[in-house]
Amino acid sequence: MSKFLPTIESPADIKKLTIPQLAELAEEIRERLIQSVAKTGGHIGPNLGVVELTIAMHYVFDTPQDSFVFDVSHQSYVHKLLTGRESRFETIRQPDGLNGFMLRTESEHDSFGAGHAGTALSAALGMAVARDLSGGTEHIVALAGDAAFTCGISYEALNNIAGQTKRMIIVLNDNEWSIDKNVGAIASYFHTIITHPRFTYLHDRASELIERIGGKAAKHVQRKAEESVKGLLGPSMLFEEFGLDYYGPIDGHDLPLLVKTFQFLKAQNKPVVLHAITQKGKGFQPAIDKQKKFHGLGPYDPETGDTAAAGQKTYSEIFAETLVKLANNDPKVVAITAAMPNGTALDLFRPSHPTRYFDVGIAEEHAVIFAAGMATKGYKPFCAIYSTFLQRAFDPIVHDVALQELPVVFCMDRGGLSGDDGPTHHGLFDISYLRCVPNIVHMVPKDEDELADMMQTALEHNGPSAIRYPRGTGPGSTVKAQPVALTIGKAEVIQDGADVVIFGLGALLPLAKETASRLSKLGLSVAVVNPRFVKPIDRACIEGYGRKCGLVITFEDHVLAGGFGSSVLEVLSAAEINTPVVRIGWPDQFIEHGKVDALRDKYGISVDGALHQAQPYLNAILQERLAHR
Ligand SMILES: Cc1ncc(C[n+]2csc(CCOP(=O)(O)OP(=O)(O)O)c2C)c(N)n1
Ligand SMILES: CC(=O)[C@@H](O)[C@H](O)COP(=O)(O)O
Ligand SMILES: [Mg+2]
Repeated sequence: MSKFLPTIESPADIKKLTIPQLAELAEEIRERLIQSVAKTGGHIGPNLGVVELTIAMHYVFDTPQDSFVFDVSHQSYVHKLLTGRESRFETIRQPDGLNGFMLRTESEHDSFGAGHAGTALSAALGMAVARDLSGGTEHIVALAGDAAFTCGISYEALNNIAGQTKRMIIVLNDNEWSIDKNVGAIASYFHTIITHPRFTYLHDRASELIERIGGKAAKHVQRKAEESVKGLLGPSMLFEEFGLDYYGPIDGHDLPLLVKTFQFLKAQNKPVVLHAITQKGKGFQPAIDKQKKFHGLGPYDPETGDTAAAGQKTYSEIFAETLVKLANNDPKVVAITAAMPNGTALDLFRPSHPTRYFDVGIAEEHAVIFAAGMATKGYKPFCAIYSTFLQRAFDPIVHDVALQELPVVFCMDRGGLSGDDGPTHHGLFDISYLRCVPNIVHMVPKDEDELADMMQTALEHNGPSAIRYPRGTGPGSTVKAQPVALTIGKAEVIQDGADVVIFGLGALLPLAKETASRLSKLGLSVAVVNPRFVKPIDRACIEGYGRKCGLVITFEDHVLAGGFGSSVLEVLSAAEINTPVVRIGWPDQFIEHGKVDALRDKYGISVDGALHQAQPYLNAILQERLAHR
């Protein structure tokens, strides 16, 4: 039974505890995280790694007066437990519950929302400079993981910090893991620091030195100790070159040391970086043993870490297996991921073609331009980046790939509502942001077999292409042994009809079929079309049915603004066809986190939703059509 956690209604309550009591609080938090996230699912590994860091930060600083900015903020569960949301913690990532990331609208202690990586340093610097301009005295503390430093934006911020503010604290939470093992030169650099004998010695000295500074140190000792702590500074440190004072590395689970260090850093009049070494999943052996799996997952057994057996193959797995086939037959096929080998399933591709697999880190913009470079040398890069994360690379898509008509294939996983991660992760904009770009073929498969065929189509197409497919599993179609390329720009007529035509894009084709079935029971003749191509769209098909039918209905797992339905409207308008169009898709707002089916029903992306919107037109069609039969 927790003794301290229930008493924490705000960070002020933390400050009433002694250091030993803080250590007890840490254990209580760990147990609560393991038990609660076992039920809700979530980012248990990252949060177990920042328990002491977050407690020490809240013990020394004062939010909301001081501002904490967490990079990605998937590791903000401890922060939420300590800032008045302990009683609601079991609702995290649940419908109408706490968001799994920081959210300004959720708490005054959440100074900056996130979900995408690499933003913390820039946001924190903005806050620091604004504070300085306003004559403020509050502290700005950015907590960023080691993989956040594989993201270019972090360096754009670092390039500006020392020249723009005197007071900002960066906590580098280094657990040597991204979702997968961290990658690149920066990961090696951090590893060198952590394992260097000089720093291991200094790391031990740090405890003693900080103890003297923050403990019973007399003034004269403090100055000597401060000089000694300066000894922690590595003159060749990357951060030093950016004009920041680097401290560490220190044990990110040593509460007394963390408290003393933050008290010391709080008094510095220079931007500082504290390099804290932590263990992702600390306190829960399954999470330590399987770092990738427990970075973020669904419900699990809190004792054993066991999770439900994997069932039907996901779209991601079909993608990866198909890419292996393509690569087996074509030595120019290469695979690129931006720190998401697990989520995109490219970790299934890697063993088969290790020299043609590239994890570039959290660097989507770079990934796209890197792919463009490879394409100029005759390679066929398949860039597997979630629809939402690909938003980062819009200009490289336009400027480096489409303009040069380079044969890069964008495999946009999580195309559609993402579910529990919420608005930062829903892939609801890629049709809009790609449809306006010339030269790109944009495809959406109805099932797993069509995904494979679309990949073959992309492989054979000598130009840029994009394929969007949803998170999770599809209808379970059998995938042919060898995929077959489709005719670009040609839709698939599932069933013909003359009164109403329904276009069901991708995963929403079943809704289109069910809607057609309900309308047929009214005596209407209903056509169902699988569009396959958002671009080039099948104009002839749309114009033909637009002229023949009395109503057009479109379904898409995408926002309506600029989506597939908009494209259908444009085609009909250009052909001066005035047939009414009912578009079913997401409204012009950010969609909260929740279960996909429930959210679709809530927002009318359903058969009933379509029939409700179509109702005004059906009577006219029925009267007119049936009268002439
Ligand atoms: C732009 C972007 N790309 C990819 C991701 C997916 N992602 C979420 S957390 C994460 C790894 C973060 O590693 P790190 O910063 O070291 O934090 P840790 O999980 O180790 O605490 C990644 C790649 C993301 N959120 N944003
Ligand atoms: C925090 C983050 O961005 C990733 O961990 C993301 O939550 C993964 O999403 P999936 O669970 O859809 O792979
Ligand atoms: Mg990390």
